[in-house]
Amino acid sequence: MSAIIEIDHLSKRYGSGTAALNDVSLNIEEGEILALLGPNGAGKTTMISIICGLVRPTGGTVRVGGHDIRTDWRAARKLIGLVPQEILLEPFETVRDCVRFTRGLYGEGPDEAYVEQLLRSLALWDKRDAKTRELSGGMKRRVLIAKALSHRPKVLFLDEPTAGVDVTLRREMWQVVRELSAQGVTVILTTHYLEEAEDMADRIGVINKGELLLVKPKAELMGEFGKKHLTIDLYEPLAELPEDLSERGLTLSEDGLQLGYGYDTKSARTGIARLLGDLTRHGIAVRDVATKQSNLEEIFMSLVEDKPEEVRA
Ligand SMILES: Nc1ncnc2c1ncn2[C@@H]1O[C@H](COP(=O)(O)OP(=O)(O)OP(=O)(O)O)[C@@H](O)[C@H]1O
Repeated sequence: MSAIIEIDHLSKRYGSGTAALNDVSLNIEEGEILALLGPNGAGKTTMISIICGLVRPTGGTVRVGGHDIRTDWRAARKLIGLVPQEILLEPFETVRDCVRFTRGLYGEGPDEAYVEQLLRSLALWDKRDAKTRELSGGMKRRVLIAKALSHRPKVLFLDEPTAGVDVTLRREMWQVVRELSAQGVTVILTTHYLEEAEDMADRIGVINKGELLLVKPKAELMGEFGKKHLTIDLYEPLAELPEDLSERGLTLSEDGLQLGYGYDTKSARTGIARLLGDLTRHGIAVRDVATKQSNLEEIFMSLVEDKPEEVRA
């Protein structure tokens, strides 16, 4: 894979004095789905807006497909499609005209075959002659995607694509994004729904207070920061834990029927085998065991709440 977007020491200080981005460097690989996570005001939209040429950076450079977004902005912008968070459509325009018009704005000539293919792939072909005001919320979001793809960009930005939409529609959107990715489009999305990033992203970037805390492949992030918790159900209640077991960090529930043990997924030795052996040695009969891995939401909270210098990549 090669980088389609190269962000180098990017900073943005707004006129108000707010430092929205602080020395962010990041390469986005061709064909990947990158999810940008961060609390409100973290700097996600600022970063996307700079790449899309809507906001001027105060420091650093961005190249899209090798084109500098400031000195070679026309070529850079041609490679980019942006689906904004807000649904802004001309209510009396038809779906097909909407897409044709946006294509024209990018200086592309008519291509009815491509517009048809696009509308079909987004399940909008049946609605091609409907006015946008007649569409459901989900269809309107898909029209926004069709508009953003009308000039065949290689990179698609989705700014909170499923904010405030119901679960069914959210899953439908995820499917659309996966299909785009399968077609080779690089997708960068911001989201507040961690399950969205967990489900879809190849890599996850965490931004907080204008700083990029880390960018990692999802599996690596889950493995590295994830903690596992082992729960052991017992046949008979235990009055108290044997001393050597409590020293190893084992806890006992109030009813004496459950043991708990937290361990780090990245440590070479989890100690579980020895723990189970020790239970047998103490004559403690195990009825069932279950493990739970911390999810992305827990990992994200620990990153954003922790001191950033400990986790910076
Ligand atoms: N045009 C602007 N002028 C001044 N400050 C701004 C402007 N746009 C954004 N900011 C500030 O920059 C910081 C980053 O905002 P940004 O919109 O990039 O965050 P975000 O991560 O996208 O947040 P959210 O998740 O709420 O959309 C915030 O403190 C915000 O108030």
